[in-house]
Amino acid sequence: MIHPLPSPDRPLKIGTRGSPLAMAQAYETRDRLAAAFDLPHTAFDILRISTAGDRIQDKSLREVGGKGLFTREIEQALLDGEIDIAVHSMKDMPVEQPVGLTLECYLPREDVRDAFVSLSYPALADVPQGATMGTSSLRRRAQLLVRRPDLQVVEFRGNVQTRLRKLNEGVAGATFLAMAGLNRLGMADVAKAALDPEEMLPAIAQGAIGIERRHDDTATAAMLEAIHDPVTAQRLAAERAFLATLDGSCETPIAGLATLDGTTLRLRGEILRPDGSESLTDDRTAPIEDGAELGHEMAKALLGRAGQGFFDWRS
Ligand SMILES: NCc1[nH]cc(CCC(=O)O)c1CC(=O)O
Repeated sequence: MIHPLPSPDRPLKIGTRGSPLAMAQAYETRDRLAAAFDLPHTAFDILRISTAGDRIQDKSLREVGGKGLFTREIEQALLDGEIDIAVHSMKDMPVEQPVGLTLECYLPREDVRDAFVSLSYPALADVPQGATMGTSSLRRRAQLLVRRPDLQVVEFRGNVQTRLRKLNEGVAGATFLAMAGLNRLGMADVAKAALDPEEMLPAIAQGAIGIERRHDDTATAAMLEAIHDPVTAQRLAAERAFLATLDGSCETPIAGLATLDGTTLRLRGEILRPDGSESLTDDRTAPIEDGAELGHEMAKALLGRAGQGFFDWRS
């Protein structure tokens, strides 16, 4: 028995960013906890926390730089006891958490694919030579240019609603968004097509929601166990180990996806030059319990193949 369960008098405080997608993720977390413990929604409070990444809208994310742009203020609120759990898109999470916090609860993963979103074209194959695509993602930009060096890519920031408005204004002919985000917002119909991972390998942890807590908060830890999805955790262990080993050594566009077939994990990984002039990929399997080792080994192999020169663009 978990003591004390949250109640309308002592609600569990859930912290999240204020974007519509972040709120949808917080509601999903609340609903799963409420169902697991047969609690009313009033036993939970959702607090919106503004992050540096939300406030700075006039610069590209690369210019602002720094890890944890979308998480630092939320993690501080957790450490300060202003909230009890923080709900995050795992795609935006640094590979390490601050001392005192634990991130080991994952909800079942959503669709991992990227969506092709356009008002003009039914699919990427229909986009004419030289057309302009909008994305703020270094990964999507590089992956696009590998396949379609003829395309122009312009910076496209903001939430889903902002990006759709920009398409409407003709700033770009198409953009790319995570299917997971569109599904969670009930906006899957704006996707003209979902791109197969072979066509555009997703970002590390795309489609996964993670729930962070204070390390010493054992009552909350016990509650979170009830909504944790071990398969998502096993897949993310491989993907995040891949990212962790690469990230220490380079600032290059990275993609990766682990899938589970029985007890075998399959990891696909990719690193690219930002201009799309080169892409290196790998594809390996390992027993489910060796996910972290698989990610680590793949990263080392790709770094070895990339060799001198691959990361020269940085300076
Ligand atoms: N970088 C922003 C971000 N972080 C998570 C998602 C989508 C939801 C997810 O992948 O879980 C998005 C937007 C997007 O890429 O379209």
